[in-house]
Amino acid sequence: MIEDLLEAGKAHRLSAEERDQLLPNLRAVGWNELEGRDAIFKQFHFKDFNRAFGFMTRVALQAEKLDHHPEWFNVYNKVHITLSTHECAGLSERDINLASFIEQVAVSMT
Ligand SMILES: C[C@H](O)[C@H](O)[C@H]1CNC2=NC(N)=NC(=O)C2=N1
Repeated sequence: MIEDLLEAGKAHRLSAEERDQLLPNLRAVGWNELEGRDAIFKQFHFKDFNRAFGFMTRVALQAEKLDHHPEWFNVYNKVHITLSTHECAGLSERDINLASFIEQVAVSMT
């Protein structure tokens, strides 16, 4: 149906079942759900600013490719990241995918 086609490109907020399935792996590596906002958060620590900024650069390029962008904060070797989908005002599969990519990059930078 046309409605399904129009829906296909849109982000939807994850259902309780989808969360049960998708979040445990991310929780296990330090991602947590925020209180008071439907988003996930993690703090990263690197050896120095160079590593932190290299990490951010790689994430930024992928974010552009995915057209899905992190909210983040950096001081020297620390990077705090919040992921949420503005389009659906909450967590969507896009956040899960970006978090998984971020984990791969972080592992390669530490
Ligand atoms: C116009 C553009 O596609 C949208 O604004 C994209 C850009 N990046 C985005 N990033 C995030 N985190 N959520 C969005 O809904 C979003 N939407």
